[in-house]
Amino acid sequence: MTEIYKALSIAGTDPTGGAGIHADLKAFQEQGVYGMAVITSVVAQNTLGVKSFEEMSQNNISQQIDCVIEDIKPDAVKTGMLASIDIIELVAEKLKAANIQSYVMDPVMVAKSGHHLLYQDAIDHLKKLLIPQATVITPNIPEAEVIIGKSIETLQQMRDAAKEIVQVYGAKAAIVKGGHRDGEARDVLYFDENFEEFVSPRFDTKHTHGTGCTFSAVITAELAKQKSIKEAVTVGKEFISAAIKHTLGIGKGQGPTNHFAYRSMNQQIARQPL
Ligand SMILES: Nc1ncnc2c1ncn2[C@@H]1O[C@H](COP(=O)(O)OP(=O)(O)OP(=O)(O)O)[C@@H](O)[C@H]1O
Ligand SMILES: Cc1ncc(CO)c(N)n1
Repeated sequence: MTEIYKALSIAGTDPTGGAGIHADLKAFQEQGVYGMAVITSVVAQNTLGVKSFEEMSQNNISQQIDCVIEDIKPDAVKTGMLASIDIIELVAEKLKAANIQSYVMDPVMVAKSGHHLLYQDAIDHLKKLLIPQATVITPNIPEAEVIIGKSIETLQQMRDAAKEIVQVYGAKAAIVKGGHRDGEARDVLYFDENFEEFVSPRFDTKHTHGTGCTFSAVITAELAKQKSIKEAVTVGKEFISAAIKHTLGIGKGQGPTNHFAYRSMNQQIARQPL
């Protein structure tokens, strides 16, 4: 029998399905991994922005995580929106106790629309309790700036930030994403004392809602499948590039990416005569 690989996302919701836990589950499914989800916050949002959010209770989140871990142990876990100090403390404790093989931390702070998804007072807890447990952390440039407390403008500063997040803050690997810069979309990975860069052309589209969630979810799925960090990030980059390039063009604002694109692309290649 083929092995069933399992991934868990601990994150907030997006009822329009482009970001958060909905995007994560779709990405897990696309990558052939059994997807599970623990909801930290219910967010009223769409492609136009975030209206409001409500956190689930500590007790409920704790029991959701226990329900998963006691029953179906994930091969990899990702965290997205965690919102508050209490939730971060709870998740950090549960992750440590569960002794998860691979943990991908997407340090979600602010939605593309500008709405804060993490209370400002929780940043130190994110740094102290979760970054040291991360197999891979996937900050965008504004998030990396908050973590290291320095501004990042150049490629060299992206490299320095990735290295600092590993060496000073204790993640095993860090990938600083270049989505928020101009020009080519270049992401910088620091791992095992080496840099790797992942590049795609910048696609001229406003439909980038949930790119970071999807990218980190694909990395999580690939790590669950026992791929190396470099292989997982390579697939994550190919997946998100295809998903942005072949936009669905739906939604009145910044629309979602196309989660089908990567699989369709590979199936087309597979159908080519040898
Ligand atoms: N217009 C674009 N064209 C090509 N690649 C892009 C574009 N925008 C972002 N990317 C890529 O998408 C991935 C996600 O990066 P991004 O910086 O957008 O994440 P994010 O800001 O955390 O996303 P979100 O908060 O909306 O989930 C990275 O690999 C980045 O290089
Ligand atoms: C729930 C959630 N997580 C992450 C993002 C990323 O911006 C979002 N928009 N919503």
